[in-house]
Amino acid sequence: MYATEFLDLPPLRAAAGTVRLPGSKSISNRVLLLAALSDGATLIHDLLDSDDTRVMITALKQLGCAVEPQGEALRVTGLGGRLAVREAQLFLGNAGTAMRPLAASLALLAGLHGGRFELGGVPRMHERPIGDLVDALRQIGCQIDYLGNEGYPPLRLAGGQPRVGAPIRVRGDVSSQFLTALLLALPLLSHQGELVIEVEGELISKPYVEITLNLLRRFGVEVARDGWSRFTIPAHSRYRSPGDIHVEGDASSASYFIALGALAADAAAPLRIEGVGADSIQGDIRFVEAAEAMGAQVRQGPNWLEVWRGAWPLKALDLDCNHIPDAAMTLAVMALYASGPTRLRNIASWRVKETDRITAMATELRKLGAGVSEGPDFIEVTPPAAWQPAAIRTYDDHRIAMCFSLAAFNGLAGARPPVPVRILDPKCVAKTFPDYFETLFGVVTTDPADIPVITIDGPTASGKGTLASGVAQKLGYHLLDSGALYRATALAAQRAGIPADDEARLAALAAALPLHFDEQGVWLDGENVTDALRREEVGALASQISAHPAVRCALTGLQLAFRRLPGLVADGRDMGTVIFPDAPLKVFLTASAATRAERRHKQLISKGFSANIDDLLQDLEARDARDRSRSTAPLKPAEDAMSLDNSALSIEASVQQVLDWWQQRRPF
Ligand SMILES: O=C(O)C1=C[C@@H](OP(=O)(O)O)[C@@H](O)[C@H](O)C1
Ligand SMILES: C=C(OP(=O)(O)O)C(=O)O
Repeated sequence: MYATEFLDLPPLRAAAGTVRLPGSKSISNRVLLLAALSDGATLIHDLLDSDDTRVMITALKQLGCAVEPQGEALRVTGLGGRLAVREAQLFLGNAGTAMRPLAASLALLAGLHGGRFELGGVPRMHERPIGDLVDALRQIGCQIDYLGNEGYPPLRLAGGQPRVGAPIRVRGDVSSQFLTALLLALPLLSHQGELVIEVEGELISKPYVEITLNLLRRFGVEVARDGWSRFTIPAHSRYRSPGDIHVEGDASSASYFIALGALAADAAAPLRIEGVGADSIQGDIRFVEAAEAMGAQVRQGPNWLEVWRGAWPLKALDLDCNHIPDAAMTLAVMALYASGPTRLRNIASWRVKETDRITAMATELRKLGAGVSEGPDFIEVTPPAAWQPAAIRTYDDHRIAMCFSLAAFNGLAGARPPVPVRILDPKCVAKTFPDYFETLFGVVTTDPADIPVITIDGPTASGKGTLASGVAQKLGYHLLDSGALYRATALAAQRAGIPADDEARLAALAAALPLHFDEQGVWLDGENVTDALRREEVGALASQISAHPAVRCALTGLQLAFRRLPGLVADGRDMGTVIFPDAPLKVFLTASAATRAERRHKQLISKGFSANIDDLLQDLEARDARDRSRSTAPLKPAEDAMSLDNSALSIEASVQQVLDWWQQRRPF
């Protein structure tokens, strides 16, 4: 997950490959709750692991439900419609699929068995309506108090005497989750008799109610329905665990990749999406039809899709999106690539979701240069005449972050030059798709020249590594410690007994180095050599062998391959001069020899090595001289490098200086 302040997407050009979708949020949270209400254990496979499911799982555990991993699956031992814990304060983040169904279930359980529960979430959750559900539950005798504003969480559910009686009326025109919550919870009361729910007002987001009915059936509850206005739960309905249950991939999450295929995949190599397809029980699968109407070509199997570009530019669309409220946001961004204005209608519910999505989409689309008009329940998007680079605010709304990533393909729509897109607070995708950006980067390509590189060159012990990794972390960029490549070559040479002057053999060794980098460090032939590479004699040998042109040449391809999305910070000695001469920001880092000797001394002592500061200083000076004077890639600042002397700077201050320079070069 990118936990950075922002994530800059360089202009993107093409998409190909396979995406495996995370589990459906709507199915995951329903299945978790149904499993908890059932008798016995349910083994849930392919459950979504994200903020929304975590708050649900944590809540169920607080309620005394055993939820534990079993192999790849999650095993939930149900409470069988009873209460194991009678008091709890539950934090439900911003998960509507946790708040609404838990409120209904716990209101009933608190009334039937005696209990007191408080349900709250993030500040935005306390602005998302729940009054219609509370009104419905009060009709049957549940006791519910608002702890903040009337009509909104947080709620207290305590006592009451739920009774089956007249049909329960619930409004359906603000959120379908109120009806879903009642359907999921009311079987708890069905020992008293049949329950009837009547929906008032036009029910929105109907396909989500179909998911609810489908899963209730899987858990043994058959709800009879009369159109979309009357639902009957038979007397003596009981939740019966199906034993094992599989969660299909999330169809709303699929929308970003369906759109991606429509924008940037070729018929010869379509974008393949695995986890949902023609057999999906999620209404958002019908996003496929909307994408097709805009020009996407789609082939589908039971649980996969293959998508590629058909019409280009995309065809403008005028669509009632009530049945696909979440995926429709993706259409608003596809609209940037259309031949004319696209109008998405009947989406009033956007205003009461993670943020006011109509206002937020309009505001952010305009930043890119689009013409946007909006009303209480529609948005109309006219593609930009001139694309603008933009920093997209995401309002803690996962879908805004995800759908706006698709704006980075503006080069395909003729933006000259193509503009980068900045996504602010990218970690908000954790609500439903924590690895969204990693997944995206796995299937998109661009011109390597468009992938930003920051080079940090400088003499030994100047703090390049620390600075580079600090900058990379702030930007979410990859890191190339090119010195490690030379050190690894040196270590491998030492082990293979290749002399330091055998240029040809050293070059052959370097070219085939079985090297691998990950969070744990550097791996050589399956062995973690991170510490071994820091040894003084390895460093000294690296300095010698790195003077051989053939060795440097052998490692060039390896270094260039580090230039991957979303960007790279490369530290070394010739990063700005030789390897990445087109880097948009080059830093030449220095510190006085005395400062560097002191740092190296401290470093060695702290690792338990003995060291003499005068010897270190002499070694450093000798190494500087050798690095500066060698004929291949001598250590010198690139002409366009910014020079930074960090002798008197803290690490944070150096990192900030580089970020400030970077920011000056960004168009945002
Ligand atoms: O029941 C569900 O799982 C959902 C219903 C929809 O909400 P509304 O009914 O409020 O439109 C949808 O937007 C939400 O992401 C999930
Ligand atoms: C509206 C959404 O979420 P929630 O389940 O919290 O309503 C959403 O995921 O787009």
